[in-house]
Amino acid sequence: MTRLALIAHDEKKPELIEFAQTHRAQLLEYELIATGTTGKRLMEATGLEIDRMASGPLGGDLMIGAQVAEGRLDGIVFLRDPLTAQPHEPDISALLRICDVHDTALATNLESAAYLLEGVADREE
Ligand SMILES: O=C(CO)COP(=O)(O)O
Repeated sequence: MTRLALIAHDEKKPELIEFAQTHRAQLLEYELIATGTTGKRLMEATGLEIDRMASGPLGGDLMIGAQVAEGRLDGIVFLRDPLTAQPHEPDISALLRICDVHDTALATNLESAAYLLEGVADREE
């Protein structure tokens, strides 16, 4: 089963919610995980079932990174806020790095997120 992680910083949560609403039918087919607040907001807005990790600043990025290291994730959509400093920047860097270590698909903006979902769908055919 395809497993995806969805993460967004606060300024980007509305964009991720809209993205998830647009692609809801496809996302329904997948196992989804998310950082804490992102997952809560997404579930409320879309009704998708999402396994929530800790909030990002409390270690959620690292929990998702651990799943990347275990080979348990097929892709991550991570809408970062490029204009606001985050107190847990080292955790964010660690997540991005571990995706590259394990060649795990990582989309950090909406355009690439759309490609990621297309790619996941193509692989399933
Ligand atoms: O900070 C985050 C990712 O770095 C996201 O965490 P939340 O989804 O808990 O807001």
